[in-house]
Amino acid sequence: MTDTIIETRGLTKDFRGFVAVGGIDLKVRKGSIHALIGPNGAGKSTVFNLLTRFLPASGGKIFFKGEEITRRDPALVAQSGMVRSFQISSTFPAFSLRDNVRIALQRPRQLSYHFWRSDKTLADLYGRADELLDAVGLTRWRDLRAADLSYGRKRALELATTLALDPEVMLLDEPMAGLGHEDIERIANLIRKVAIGRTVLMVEHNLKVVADLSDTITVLARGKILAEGPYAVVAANPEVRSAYMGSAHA
Ligand SMILES: Nc1ncnc2c1ncn2[C@@H]1O[C@H](COP(=O)(O)OP(=O)(O)OP(=O)(O)O)[C@@H](O)[C@H]1O
Repeated sequence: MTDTIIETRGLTKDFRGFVAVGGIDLKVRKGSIHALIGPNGAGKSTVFNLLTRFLPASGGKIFFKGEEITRRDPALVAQSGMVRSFQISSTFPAFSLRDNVRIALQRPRQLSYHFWRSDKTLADLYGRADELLDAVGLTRWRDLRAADLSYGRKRALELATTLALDPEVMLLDEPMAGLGHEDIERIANLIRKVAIGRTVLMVEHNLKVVADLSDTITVLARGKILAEGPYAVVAANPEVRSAYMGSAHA
């Protein structure tokens, strides 16, 4: 029990009678890379939205680090260490990479306005921003405007701005969407690296990436858990195979 960082019990979401998520019991182990997969419309994004409290649950409970967060304010969920990246772009195109990361670093401290006003603190923030840019391999481009980055490097920047919040759990929403072959490999390596000492829960359609990165995979279909376990186990499951048949992502 103690190594479970996220748990849902009977988590349910219906949209005017349409059950998008139908009573899911999910357990995410602390320190693991856990993937949520399934055909289109399976309910993956809805689960993410419920966990981060972007959407209110219709039923069931959500626990984070042993505390119930089913009705917690989304900003507080993020502050308590569960942060979502990707899909919602968190970068400012006209600002340099350094400034993008510096702004992200200031986010958790917005209440303590005076903290970052002094020059020294600003210098500290840039120092930390440089470390994070280095961690994601973007040092060479740190003075470039975010708008001028390639698509793959924008993803790396988004990882840096997410890491700026020092999350215990990173929720990655389709990190490989729209990326070419080389970028996929680069971002997969980055995810492996930044996952050290953290928990990663990701929704991802690229099954090769899922197979390479994940410790545990939960397969959703029509709002229910169809199978769960390491890749070899879920990939051999006949129900999983038939759920993917005819899917664009099979
Ligand atoms: N705001 C909403 N109002 C009504 N129906 C919704 C809403 N959001 C999602 N749904 C429906 O809930 C179901 C699950 O959607 P969801 O986006 O969670 O699936 P998904 O597994 O993330 O799919 P994809 O792989 O295509 O992103 C779909 O049938 C979708 O049409």
